[in-house]
Amino acid sequence: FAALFEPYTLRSVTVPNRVWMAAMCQYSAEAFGPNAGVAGDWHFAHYAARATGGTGLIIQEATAVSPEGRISPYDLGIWNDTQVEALRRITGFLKARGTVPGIQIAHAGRKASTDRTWKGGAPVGPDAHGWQPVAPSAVPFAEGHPVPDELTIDEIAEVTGQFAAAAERALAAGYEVVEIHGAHGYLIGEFLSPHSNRRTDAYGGSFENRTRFALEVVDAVRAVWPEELPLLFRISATDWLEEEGWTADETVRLARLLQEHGVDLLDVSTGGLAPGVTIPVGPGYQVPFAARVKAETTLPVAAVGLITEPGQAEKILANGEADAVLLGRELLRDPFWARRAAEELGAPIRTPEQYHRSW
Ligand SMILES: CCCCN1C=C(C(N)=O)CCC1
Repeated sequence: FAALFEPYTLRSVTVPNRVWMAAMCQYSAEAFGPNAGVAGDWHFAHYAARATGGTGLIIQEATAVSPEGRISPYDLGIWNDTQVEALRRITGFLKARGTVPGIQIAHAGRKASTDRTWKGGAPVGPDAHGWQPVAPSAVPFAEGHPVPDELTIDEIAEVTGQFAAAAERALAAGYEVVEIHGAHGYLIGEFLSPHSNRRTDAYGGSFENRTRFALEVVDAVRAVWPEELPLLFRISATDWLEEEGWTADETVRLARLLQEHGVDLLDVSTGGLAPGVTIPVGPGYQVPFAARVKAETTLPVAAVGLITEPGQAEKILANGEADAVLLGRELLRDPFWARRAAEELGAPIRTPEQYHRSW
């Protein structure tokens, strides 16, 4: 027996195991023109490999709800029907392999319009297909980053609508799980944190006001996402800024509200809001935050962050610290991690029939 290879049911969806792929930006789409943000062969091969490798749920990389919501010009998007058409090829293959297809829908906020990480990740201007970022407040992410435009109340409502439209397109594209990106210092996280949110209207100041946008996005997505399909939320449990930023205490409070608003599981990461903070990075360094939410609320959680070994992953579940584990870079290094872990733990993985369903 291995907890890692027990199926997990969320609403009407049964994920075959607890080895899940975390959303990870690949910055590999075209940056401009009619194919901007459209998935290609590269994306198909990337996700197909991890499905064939036995991963139970794949959460596709941050897929932008609008062009200006991209992190880089090379991000995937789900703001038009051309993008939907191309994504159907990925979801069809994943389902045929018995892997649940998920998608992270995202808006980058003040961290938008930056270059690919392997090119340094610096802000890019119009000459490099960049654009003017937006945010809750006119506070730049860091030195050398542009001062973002402060969103008006009407513009906030417009972005909320873009998240709902993205969820409708995700359904049309064949996804069975949607994850709202509320982590890593992007737009939703920028509203949560008092470090980036200096607003004095109904969206800033108190905990209720700073969490208003996140909950409005959840409500708007839930209103269009089928009742029988799961909705996930990714959060940075802490900004690592002590009391000056978003804290683990606030994460526990928000987790309860997210569950009331129809979120089925919380994907618990950390950081990304401010540069130059000290993060105690190490094997499973974020697991304690997932464990705390699981211990203090009834919302299921997934743990992520330097989880690389089958025994390490099994222990997180056996200790009741999380309901599933998310692998990121480890799945870049080894697309077949799940099958290898099943061998190592002596657990059965999917049957041949489960790999060869009709498309
Ligand atoms: C604070 C962790 C940041 C890890 N990254 C997250 C990204 C994301 N889109 O959430 C993209 C760049 C790296």
